[in-house]
Amino acid sequence: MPLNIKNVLVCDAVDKSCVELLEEHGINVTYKLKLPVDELCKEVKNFDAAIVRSDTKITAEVLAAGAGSLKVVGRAGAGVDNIDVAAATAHNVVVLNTPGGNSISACELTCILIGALARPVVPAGQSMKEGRWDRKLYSGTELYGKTLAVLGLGRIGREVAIRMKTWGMRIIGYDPITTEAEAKAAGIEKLDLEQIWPLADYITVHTPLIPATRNLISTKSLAKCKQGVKVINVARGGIIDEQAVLDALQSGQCGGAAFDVFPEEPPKSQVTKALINHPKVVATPHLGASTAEAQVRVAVEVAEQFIALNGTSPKYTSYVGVINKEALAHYQ
Ligand SMILES: O=C(O)[C@H](O)COP(=O)(O)O
Repeated sequence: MPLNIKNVLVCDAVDKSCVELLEEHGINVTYKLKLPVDELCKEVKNFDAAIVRSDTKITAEVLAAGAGSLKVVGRAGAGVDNIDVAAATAHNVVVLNTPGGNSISACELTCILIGALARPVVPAGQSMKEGRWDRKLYSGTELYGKTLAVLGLGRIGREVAIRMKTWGMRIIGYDPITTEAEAKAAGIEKLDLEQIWPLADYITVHTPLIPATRNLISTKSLAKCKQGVKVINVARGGIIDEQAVLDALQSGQCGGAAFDVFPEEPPKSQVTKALINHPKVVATPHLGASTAEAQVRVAVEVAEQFIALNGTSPKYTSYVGVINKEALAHYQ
């Protein structure tokens, strides 16, 4: 049975290609960005579907408010941790994402941040703007011959490995699911975490935030690393314990850190603020997927899946990003 999506509420800044494609297929689109939760609860009743990135939280409260009308929540991106998938399933709301649509962009930002930790381009560039010429202050280290540990060998982790290997880095990695052969194909030596800690010069995380990955990099694991190890998080806030990194930066156990994601966004806690302001930290405001190419890709992929769920075009038949098949079964 087709879902018959007629009216879509776009809650976060999604590329216009999504709207164009939906409208070409007879679906009305309304943009209401950054609604406070009470207004979102009022609005959601008037729509068959909503589209979000990571800013808008589709909580149990929002889903209860939309019960009876809301049928789909599309995530123009990968992580669905801002959507209460269990509550959505309970209300027969299909949750879908765009797997892989922004992987290359997230991967490239990771590689750029690794580079920015090796060569202090951020503070050096700032010093030039302030009129200084401090060549001695901003010396760096080569990446060539260093060891990069990739924790989480999904799409993004593997793409990072492939690129950084071409820079002459040794790539080691950990993932409980990826096989040794799959890792090898991306040039990665698959090891256990306990083997990884003392070998890594750089550690980058590419896992979802789940109980098993919360504080994966902690005071305990940092203590097992080489002195001066550098850490990068373009995945989710909370995978790297911020207080542990702050302490390790102060003791010299950690030689630098790059964060694109934070436990709370925008950050409010004193720990996160201290970390962002640390001279050895490069921080960016959740920009992993913020490229022209990725935003068109995820926008189009969401729209295509909505059209496929409506069953109105032979061109679009795949809804590969559906997370809760149980909710979809309700309509089939
Ligand atoms: O999960 C994702 O896809 C990324 O974190 C990007 O999030 P964004 O769409 O809010 O930029």
